Amino acid sequence: MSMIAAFYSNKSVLITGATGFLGKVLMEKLFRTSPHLKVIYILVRPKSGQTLQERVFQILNSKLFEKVKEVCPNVHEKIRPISADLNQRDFAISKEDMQELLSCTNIIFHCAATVRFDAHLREAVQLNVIATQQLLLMASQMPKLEAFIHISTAFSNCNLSHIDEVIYPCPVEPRKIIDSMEWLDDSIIDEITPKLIGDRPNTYTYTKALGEMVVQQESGNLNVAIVRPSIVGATWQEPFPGWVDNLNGPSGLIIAAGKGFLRSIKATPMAVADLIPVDTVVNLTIAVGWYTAVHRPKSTLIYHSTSGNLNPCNWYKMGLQVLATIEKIPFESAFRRPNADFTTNNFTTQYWNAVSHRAPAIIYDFYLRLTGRKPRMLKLMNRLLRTISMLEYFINHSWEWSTNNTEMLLSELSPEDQRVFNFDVRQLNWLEYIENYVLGVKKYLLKEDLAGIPKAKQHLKRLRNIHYLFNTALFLIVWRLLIARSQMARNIWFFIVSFCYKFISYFRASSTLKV
Ligand SMILES: CCCCCCCCCCCCCCCCCCCCCCCC(=O)SCCNC(=O)CCNC(=O)[C@H](O)C(C)(C)COP(=O)(O)OP(=O)(O)OC[C@H]1O[C@@H](n2cnc3c(N)ncnc32)[C@H](O)[C@@H]1OP(=O)(O)O
Ligand SMILES: NC(=O)C1=CN([C@@H]2O[C@H](COP(=O)(O)OP(=O)(O)OC[C@H]3O[C@@H](n4cnc5c(N)ncnc54)[C@H](OP(=O)(O)O)[C@@H]3O)[C@@H](O)[C@H]2O)C=CC1
Repeated sequence: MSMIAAFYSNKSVLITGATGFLGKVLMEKLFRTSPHLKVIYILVRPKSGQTLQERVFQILNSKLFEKVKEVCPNVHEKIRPISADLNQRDFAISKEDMQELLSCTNIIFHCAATVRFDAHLREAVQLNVIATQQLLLMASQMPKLEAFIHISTAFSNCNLSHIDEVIYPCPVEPRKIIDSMEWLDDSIIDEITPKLIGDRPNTYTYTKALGEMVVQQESGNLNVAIVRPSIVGATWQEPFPGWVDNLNGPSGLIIAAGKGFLRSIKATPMAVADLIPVDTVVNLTIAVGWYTAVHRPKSTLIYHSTSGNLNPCNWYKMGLQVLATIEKIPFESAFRRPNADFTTNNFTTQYWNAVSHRAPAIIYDFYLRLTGRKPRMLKLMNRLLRTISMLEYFINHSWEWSTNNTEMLLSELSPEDQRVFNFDVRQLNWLEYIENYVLGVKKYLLKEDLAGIPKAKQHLKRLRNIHYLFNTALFLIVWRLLIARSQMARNIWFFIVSFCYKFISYFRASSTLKV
């Protein structure tokens, strides 16, 4: 019997960010392994014209939750959506709901965050710092609370190259930043943002670091732990391999490469691709919840959920496997034949951006215009290049994360718990994982049916023929222009033609002699 699963039976759990990528997998696993869990409160905001109930209904009816319904048929009764906006004071939670949360919650998993790299500092501070502070305040009024688990990121200290499982202070105290957000206007915030984030690449990593400081400074007597995942990818094993539902991290780029938009990307091929499957992060998080509540460590423990130091994979190996899988299982209606490569310096990156990204987009837009349609490819390509520029930092640096606490926790688990809540990344077979990831992107993100593979292959053959035709035509045009204008080109041309003629004559003569 799993001790961890038994621990969560009859517990009331509060999850923020439950509608997000990580939150959904966390909820799924909790229900599947602890069907006798009392209730999961989720703080949800109405979004895209959907009510809370509609949002929950959509999640429960997704493929991700199919297995849960078998072991926990009344799962819909155990999810209690609470209307909340983490950007509002007291999260805009009604008095009755707040009362229930304060009196019943046993465990909190705080996953909500803005993960956008281009978020305005005010917005990122609001959600990643102030909301964390408010949640801690709420937690301090919960008499039954046993553990508060905060999800941060392994990149919160990406300005360092070796990162231990400790909290590194930022130069300006979070309280000062929070106060300044109240009276500074947006233009001044824009001006000071680069100075505040310093050598971090964006407001996201900076505010996640501030969030950790808030957890350290304002957790009082609470039992708190922090989980720091690296780049969270599709599921490895559970509830089934390859599940993914958003474009963050590598998923968007896998699509861009598979559809033939992405032809080159600036990357350091041998740098560690520190990907971590979402189900591995979730298993660790659930185990951390149990350990923190049961063992009550004296200080706040930080757990790195990373792969690099135990089972490293580099970007080269990952890129090759992505391309190999796409060749086997192509995506539908590709723009060009998938064939991406890594560049290693700014000059070649700019060159390939012009030649392989923008030029084909301009040509395609020209074709769209000629056929009376609205041009759109250049706009799309520029957007992709902007996205790539924001991700580039993470594929051109390497980090070393120590994982002592995570390994300690693994050793504390019973063999049964190690099996049910497996977060031992050493067992991960990268090639198999990446293949399933690409397949998952095709099935769950692009919603493409595998029955369409022969048609997709046919389309790629057509693209290859167009490619050859286009290149031959281009070569002939350029050559014709050169011959018309340059004596040297004419001389080379006559030399090649006479050489070919002589070669053919010699070949003919020798074959006649043999006969
Ligand atoms: C030798 C062999 C070589 C072979 C090469 C083969 C290459 C194959 C690919 C290999 C993979 C390489 C992967 C590298 C991945 C590196 C990822 C690093 C991530 C570091 C994570 C840090 C960990 C964290 O803690 S954070 C969580 C992760 N957060 C994110 O990833 C957020 C990133 N996204 C953003 O910040 C924004 O979306 C932004 C700024 C990129 C774009 O904002 P904008 O307002 O312009 O647009 P959106 O409205 O958000 O979206 C517009 C448009 O773009 C699509 N899109 C969004 N995100 C991505 C994405 N990551 N990749 C691609 N496309 C994306 C989005 O869907 C929209 O499309 P529409 O069609 O317009 O709807
Ligand atoms: N994905 C990754 O690669 C990594 C993620 N992490 C961390 O993991 C955690 C989860 O990330 P992930 O699941 O990928 O992110 P998502 O963007 O998928 O999910 C974010 C969640 O936060 C919720 N949220 C955002 N703003 C508000 C608000 N104002 N009020 C209520 N809820 C809000 C979203 O709700 P809604 O659905 O309404 O938008 C959503 O449920 C984050 O803390 C992130 O920093 C760490 C490392 C890597």
